[in-house]
Amino acid sequence: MDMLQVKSLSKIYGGKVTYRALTDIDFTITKGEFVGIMGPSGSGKTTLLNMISTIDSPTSGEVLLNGTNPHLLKKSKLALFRRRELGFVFQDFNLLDTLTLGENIVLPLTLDGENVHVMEEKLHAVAIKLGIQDILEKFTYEVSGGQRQRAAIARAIIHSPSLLLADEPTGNLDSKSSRKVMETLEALNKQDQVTTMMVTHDALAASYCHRVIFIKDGQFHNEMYRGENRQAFFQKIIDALSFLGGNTYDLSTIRV
Ligand SMILES: Nc1ncnc2c1ncn2[C@@H]1O[C@H](COP(=O)(O)OP(=O)(O)OP(=O)(O)O)[C@@H](O)[C@H]1O
Repeated sequence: MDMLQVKSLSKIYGGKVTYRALTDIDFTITKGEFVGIMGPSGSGKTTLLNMISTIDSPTSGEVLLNGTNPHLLKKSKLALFRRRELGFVFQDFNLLDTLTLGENIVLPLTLDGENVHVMEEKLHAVAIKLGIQDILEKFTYEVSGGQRQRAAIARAIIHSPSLLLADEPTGNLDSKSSRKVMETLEALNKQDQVTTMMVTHDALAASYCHRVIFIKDGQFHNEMYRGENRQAFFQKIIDALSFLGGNTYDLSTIRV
């Protein structure tokens, strides 16, 4: 079943000088898939993510999530749609420093007026999945970057969203924590069929995906499927990135 359909999506930024950031992007993500989006700096990855997460609107084309086009919803319904259907993981974690990790994780449920006992049960279950059950009382400054990101992932999935969107989730992590975070995302995808779309510059992170879509100059460039061997996929991704070009930053984050 198609969870996400992106149809002929284009974005032209307005202003004194207009800029065409995306041109006729088409792809679908099926339920349970784990898809990476890669491309040189400025190729339109964030723009694409912003259209799908409804942070920004496309100039033309459609985004359908489970058949619903969120861009056609009224403001109040859109806020609810975003809160219920989508989960977000960011490069800089976006956790609130004044709350404990546990309080951060249940925040989406608190906003939705969920019953306290249900919240506690869901928190317990998700914390075990993420291996952070012993640090729920701690504050963000008392834990490592990897632990913060795992708490952020817990917050992003506690309401069982249809689609988990991750924007450079390993961007602020060392290689050991990156691996752990990617193994966590992979396990969630495998065990709970959490449909995931991840934008990344990191070839190692991308090698955990089932499929990687490359975009260049705002257009679909090509896509590659992982198959059984992650290490071989990693090498193919590096080859594809060097073929695509872009600035040195794109290759500077490569880790083995
Ligand atoms: N609000 C905006 N107004 C005008 N142009 C923009 C705006 N946002 C992005 N752009 C331009 O659109 C293009 C695509 O930007 P985008 O941020 O989507 O690229 P990216 O692939 O995410 O880059 P990076 O990997 O460096 O984050 C870039 O040339 C950028 O300068």
